[in-house]
Amino acid sequence: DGQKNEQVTYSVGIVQEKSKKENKLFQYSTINALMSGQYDGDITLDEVKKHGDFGLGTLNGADGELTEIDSKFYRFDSKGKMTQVKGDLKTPFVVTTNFQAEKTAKITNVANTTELTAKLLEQMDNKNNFYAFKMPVKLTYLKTRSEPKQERPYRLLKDVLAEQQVEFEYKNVSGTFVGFYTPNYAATINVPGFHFHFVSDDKTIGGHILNLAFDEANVQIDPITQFEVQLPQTKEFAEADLTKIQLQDIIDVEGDHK
Ligand SMILES: C[C@H](O)[C@](C)(O)C(=O)O
Ligand SMILES: [Zn+2]
Repeated sequence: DGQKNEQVTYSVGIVQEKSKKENKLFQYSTINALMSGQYDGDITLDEVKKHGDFGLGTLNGADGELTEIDSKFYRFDSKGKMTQVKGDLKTPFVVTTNFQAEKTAKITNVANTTELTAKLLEQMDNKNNFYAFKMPVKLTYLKTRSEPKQERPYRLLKDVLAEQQVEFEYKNVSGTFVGFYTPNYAATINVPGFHFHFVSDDKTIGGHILNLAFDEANVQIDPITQFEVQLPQTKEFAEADLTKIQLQDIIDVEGDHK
């Protein structure tokens, strides 16, 4: 009958509502506590990664510089060695978020961190939000620091770093830049302004960024509108006087002053 045999197919697409990330920064302890010498936390990295896949901090005893990328944790130690560390290690201070870029911006001709922070600020619509920045980048110059594991009785972080900070300089290193921004109103809770760490693609170079330079990169920008602080439930934290830390001390510890 010449009836055309039409093949009709229906495809049922289940529209997966893009899970709106919680948009939260989780941190354990506060920068004032860390600055005061609270170097032993009671949270493991396995617990931290339940709260985020992208972050930075240190390990118990202030044993090196910690960076988290894709829920993997890397320690860059005072000998300049980078290792991926296991989730049963504990941390006295860490920040993490489930990174989700809201936008990406091209940044060019950066000669130092001062120029970088100025360019990042241009991209930030609300400087009273927190922010996370993720930037695959080929650095033409990188200066980082780390510090050795501390022994009790613990000293103030500013004294530890003044005497024991180890600095490293590199040229032409490709890797992932991990950055956070904290508004100044939260300066006793987290590092006010910018805090940058780095992990090279070959996982051999990294640490706390003191200075850098690069020609061009695309920075992914994640504005964060909630933050959660988990307070250590250690005896030392309970007995600590966290009011003595000066803002200038934190600025001095976190920046490059050479
Ligand atoms: C102590 C360490 O350098 C840390 C947490 O990365 C920082 O305070 O910058
Ligand atoms: Zn740091």
